[in-house]
Amino acid sequence: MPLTLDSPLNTVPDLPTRMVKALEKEGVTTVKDVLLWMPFRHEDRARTDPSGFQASEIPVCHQVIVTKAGTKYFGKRRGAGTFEAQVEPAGDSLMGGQLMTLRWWNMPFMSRVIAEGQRLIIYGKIKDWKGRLSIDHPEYEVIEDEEGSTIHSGRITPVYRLKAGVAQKTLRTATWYVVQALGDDFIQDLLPRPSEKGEFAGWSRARSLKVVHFAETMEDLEKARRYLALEEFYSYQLRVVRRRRAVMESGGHAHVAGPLVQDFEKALPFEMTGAQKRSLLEIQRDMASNAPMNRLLHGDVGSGKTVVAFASMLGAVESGRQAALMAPTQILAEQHFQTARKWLEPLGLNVALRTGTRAEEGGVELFTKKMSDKNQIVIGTHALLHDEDLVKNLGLVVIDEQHKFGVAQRAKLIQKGNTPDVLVMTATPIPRTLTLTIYGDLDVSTLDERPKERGKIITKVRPTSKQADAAKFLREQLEEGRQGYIVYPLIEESEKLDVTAAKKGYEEWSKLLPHFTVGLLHGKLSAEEKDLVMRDFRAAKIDVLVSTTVIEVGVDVPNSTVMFINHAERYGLAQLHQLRGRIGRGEHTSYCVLFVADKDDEAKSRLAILEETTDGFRISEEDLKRRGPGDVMGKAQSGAAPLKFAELLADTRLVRLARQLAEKSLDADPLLRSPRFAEIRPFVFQDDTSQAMMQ
Ligand SMILES: Nc1ncnc2c1ncn2[C@@H]1O[C@H](COP(=O)(O)OP(=O)(O)OP(=O)(O)O)[C@@H](O)[C@H]1O
Repeated sequence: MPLTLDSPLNTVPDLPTRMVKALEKEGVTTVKDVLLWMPFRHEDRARTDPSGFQASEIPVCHQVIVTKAGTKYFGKRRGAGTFEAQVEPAGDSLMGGQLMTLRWWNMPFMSRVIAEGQRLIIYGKIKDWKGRLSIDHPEYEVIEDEEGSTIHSGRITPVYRLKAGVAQKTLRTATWYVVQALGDDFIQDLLPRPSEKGEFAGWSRARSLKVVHFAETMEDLEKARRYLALEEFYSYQLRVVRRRRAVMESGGHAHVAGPLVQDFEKALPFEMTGAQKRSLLEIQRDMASNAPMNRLLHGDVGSGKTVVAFASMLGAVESGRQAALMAPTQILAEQHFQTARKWLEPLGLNVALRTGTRAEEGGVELFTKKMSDKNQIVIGTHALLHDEDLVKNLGLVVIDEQHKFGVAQRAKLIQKGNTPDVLVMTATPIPRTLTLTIYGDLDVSTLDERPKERGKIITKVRPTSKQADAAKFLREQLEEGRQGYIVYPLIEESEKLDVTAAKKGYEEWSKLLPHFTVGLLHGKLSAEEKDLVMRDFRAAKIDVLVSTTVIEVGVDVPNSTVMFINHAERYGLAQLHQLRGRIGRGEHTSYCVLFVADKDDEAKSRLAILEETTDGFRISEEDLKRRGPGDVMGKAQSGAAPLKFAELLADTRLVRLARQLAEKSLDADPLLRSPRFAEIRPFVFQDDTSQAMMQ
């Protein structure tokens, strides 16, 4: 019987029983378990030098025999000791008798792993010091039998991230025999068959899944990766194209902007930037059509998205419908509400706030439980979605999601039967490939121009021991009438500890700045308390705000010019960029100091990019390089398949190809009834308004 994905490992020809047992013990029991355990990198062990050991600029691979091994101690301070193994080439090397030293500094315990007489595969750069050859900390594997070693050397070799209990060699051996035994059609293709002339001619899912483990050439390896990446993008594109079609078919309303928008623009204390004007036009054009708008307003921190949002909302109001703005946090909802009152009430509009926690009575001035037609503009949090009365007459909803991705929320609104125009605002500077993947169902407007007359932001990474100097500097800024933020660290998984740190900081800073008012903001305060603190800060009754990261998103107080972030090493680059975006929003030069532990050189180098640039796109690219797409996607799309093969900075062309393929597939088979889609159908139709059609 041919091997299938579900075959147990003991049916894989030639795979030694002891390895089957070792894998079974760790829950790896079928062909599928092995095949889908992807290598995280490959080593080109074909680059071995048959003439023996020689100094090399790039890592090389050799099979060697250990002739001597032991721990050495250097100098007076004996330290942990260095483990050294002397090796000679294994097999029929032309250079018999040649010797080399492998060295593991401060790792005396290696004596338990490597011993005289053993056969090893080693991989690393060979150094030549006065004729003595050595490798420091080589990659190595101990080989028990000569025959098995052909799997592990002399070829491009996969390296797997291991779980406890599974050895690299065991897993690699299992994959090798699985790949040898599987036929060409053990798995169905998801992608349509590639054209004979195209890049992927001759490739299939089956072939790619085998080649990503064991490839003959680096080119093949890359081709297999790209094929599988295309497949991933294709799944996402089926989903976004399907969603887009569902929205388009659901029928919307035409909202035509009139004189209100002009009055609004005239009353603004500044002139809109070119990018703001262009984006507003794009939005207005969408809104004026009968098809529902589905647009993303994408702009770096402080690029002025809110103004564009308000101007767009007026279009819905002028057509006799309501417009809502949904913020990710209570603080932000309150802030938008204040701005809306300032800008929109003078135009005669009725503005209301709708959040989840404000008391029904007592806060009547700000809170309206039941929406009425009178409330033309409604600002709120997610609570908005539960308001049936509002949803009925909603012409436009703006979702200010910052770095939260509200796909499900959008779907929920649409499911309610009303198809409002939707504008999603985000400051997350994500690369084009990811935008197309996650937001592929949206049209995109980009605010790529910062408002003029903005002060620069100067950023410095400093050791915590320099805080006293920083305090002096802060005092000078406050004396000039500016304000500042001091952010207390994110303590993993414990909001309570965050609060304690911030409270302590608050007390310290109150003493350090006796002539100024210090405020405290954290997540444990009630909505009313938070609101009060923010209002006082906005009104400059508070000079310095000590805070946890609750201020991260969207807070806008242009007079603030200083931000200190404690334990900056605990944050991701993107999050620091968001935090820093709270300053540099007015005309004055602003200063951001990122404090890191005194000896934390790793953090210093990682954060250096923030000293160099305030361009969110560059920072996010750097972030992506360091963290990998899986991490970013995880945040972006909970419950979705992570992108394992895609390279987000490089694969834009693949996303476009995936888009075309998805459009074609959905033209031919709108409900994806063909068996090849069986596996991904639930993913494609998740949150889809047309789900009912599937039953
Ligand atoms: N064209 C402009 N000229 C001058 N100031 C502007 C302009 N547009 C907006 N602003 C002001 O700049 C500040 C930032 O704008 P806004 O809050 O809309 O930014 P944002 O894009 O939402 O940023 P973030 O994502 O950081 O919240 C606000 O104080 C706003 O009033």
